Amino acid sequence: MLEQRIQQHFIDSADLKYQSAEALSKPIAAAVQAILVSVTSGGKVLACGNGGSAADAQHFAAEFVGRFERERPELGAIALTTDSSILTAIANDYSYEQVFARQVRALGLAGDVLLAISTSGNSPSILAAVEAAHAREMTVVALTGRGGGKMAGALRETDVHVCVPHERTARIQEVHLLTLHCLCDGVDSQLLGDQETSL
Ligand SMILES: O=C(CO)[C@@H](O)[C@H](O)[C@H](O)[C@H](O)COP(=O)(O)O
Ligand SMILES: [Zn+2]
Repeated sequence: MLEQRIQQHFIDSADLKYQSAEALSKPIAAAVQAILVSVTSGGKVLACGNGGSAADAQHFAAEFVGRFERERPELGAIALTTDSSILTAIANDYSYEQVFARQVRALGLAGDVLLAISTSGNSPSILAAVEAAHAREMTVVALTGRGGGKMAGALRETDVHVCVPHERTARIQEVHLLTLHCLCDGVDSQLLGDQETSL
């Protein structure tokens, strides 16, 4: 019955979030530190992902450049998923695989962070972006699931891997969104202190 099916989604999502609280708090804290080091020394975050993860990249950039729950100075983030002219030109003239990598090489500076979001860890466009970020001496914060896929082998020791312990794309994405809010809150709390949220 449909209502039961819907309730099961809520239960499964909540279960995974409970499990992930313990499994992911350490890498998420490391990701906050990596992003803080970057933005407090004039760096920025370049974010990318496909499909639902493209929406996640944009969601993060909006809350970083705009604000999350508290008033604070603007912080630098660019979602590499938003300019349809750039995306179609690169996909048409080179290949879809290059859509983010070429933007990383164009915009990325040493000390910037690439926020690479892929539930499988296997999307060629995201793996190419990671390689481009390394070529620019950027730190990578990777959000994945399903054991991390090829991403696990593509990261450097100084990168951060937040790998959601689940196989299903939708469930992984639900934890990725929570992770992005933890990153925003973590950066705000380190910059402004631990006071209560105002919004
Ligand atoms: O949002 C969803 C499924 O929930 C889809 O749009 C999904 O993001 C797309 O199939 C992506 O292409 C999957 O790529 P990835 O997460 O494996 O890198
Ligand atoms: Zn989705």
